[in-house]
Amino acid sequence: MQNTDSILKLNKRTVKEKARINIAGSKSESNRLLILNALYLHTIQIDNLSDAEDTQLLEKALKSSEILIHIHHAGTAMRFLTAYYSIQEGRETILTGSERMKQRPIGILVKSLRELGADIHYLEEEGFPPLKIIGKKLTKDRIAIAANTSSQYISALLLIAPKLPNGLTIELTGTITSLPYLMMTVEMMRTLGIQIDQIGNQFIVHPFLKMQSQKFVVESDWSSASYFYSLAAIGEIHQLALTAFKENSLQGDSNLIEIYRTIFGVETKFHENEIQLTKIPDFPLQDFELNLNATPDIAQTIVVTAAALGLKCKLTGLKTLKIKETDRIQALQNELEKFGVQTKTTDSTLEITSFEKIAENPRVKTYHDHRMAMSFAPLALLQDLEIEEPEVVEKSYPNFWADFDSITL
Ligand SMILES: O=C(O)C1=C[C@@H](OP(=O)(O)O)[C@@H](O)[C@H](O)C1
Ligand SMILES: C=C(OP(=O)(O)O)C(=O)O
Repeated sequence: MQNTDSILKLNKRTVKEKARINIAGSKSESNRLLILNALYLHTIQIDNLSDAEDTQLLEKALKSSEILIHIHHAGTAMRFLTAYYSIQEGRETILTGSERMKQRPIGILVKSLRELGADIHYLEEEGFPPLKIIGKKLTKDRIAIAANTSSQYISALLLIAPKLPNGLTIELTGTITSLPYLMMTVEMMRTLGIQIDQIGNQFIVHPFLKMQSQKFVVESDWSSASYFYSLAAIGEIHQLALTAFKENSLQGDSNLIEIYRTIFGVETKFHENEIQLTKIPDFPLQDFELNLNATPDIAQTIVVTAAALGLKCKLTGLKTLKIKETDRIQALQNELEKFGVQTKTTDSTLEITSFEKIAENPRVKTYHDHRMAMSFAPLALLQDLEIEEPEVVEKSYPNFWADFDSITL
């Protein structure tokens, strides 16, 4: 593997029959714990914290007493901190991010926080970062919020809710997107002792002033694991062990187990806290249709696996992909075309329609999106390729290329 001028050349390779990788802690679980620790005076001892750059940026922001906080590309951190700074009484914060962050909408969250009494101003474009936030005591205890754009807005409100004097009832309106992330927030808060009742589409968070000191072990990151499921599906892996995972995961992306078994013939077996992936020999592959509304972060992995195996597929429920690190629907279409894979897209769907001649040594653009780099890497099992700006992986998985190297030959 060679890295020159931020272009990584991946020569065609095979995957080892047997390998083991320790995947770092979940970015999503870690980010929730960091916010809760800041709200509850560091009573949670966090085990297996994510090493993602996004988590480090959030940790640094929470330690800083500066007015200007730059959160770069970290979307979850941007949304969680908007709610967090809104209740830091008397503190003024300017919260900004990368050029892309300034295009990622935050209006729904800001509107809800303002309805609760928060003092938030847009410094450039209405509805988008950067924000000026003047922390206040928020005394209202009821809010209705549109749940169809990003679950991060709702998680942000849930996380601060037990610190509001009267708690908070959050009513979700419209179709709920990325539901498992929302439930992850609720379940983690309950585990830590916070009472949250659910009645239909309402979450009632009770006030909770002081937390007992306790330990929380973060499960490893299932979205990061997805790239190895893809390698296992494309290559002939006989035993790939990944740690440390649980059968009852809080992460919706653990649905990979079901998706990769039923569609791509990759079997997952648990051995204590380790999963072992095996490719089922002669598995009958078929074209497929799949709704990924609950698990947007594994969409790129799944499309690329399907493309590598020559499967036509229709992925639906992808509306949120357009407002992530890049417009992921467009990015996938552009880059798949270089591999001869033709797609048809709408605002919320992507369909692989045909396979044509593959360009030689295609160069994959990554659009500042870690998941573009990691999802296309397994195509090196089929042909030589190049990845532009491979360092983007640091956003969620800094050790990705070393791990990828360690299981391929
Ligand atoms: O709450 C979280 O940790 C996340 C929620 C999801 O975002 P949306 O709810 O915006 O889809 C997901 O894509 C993101 O990577 C992490
Ligand atoms: C969408 C993602 O992250 P965020 O929204 O936190 O930037 C991601 O990690 O794929």
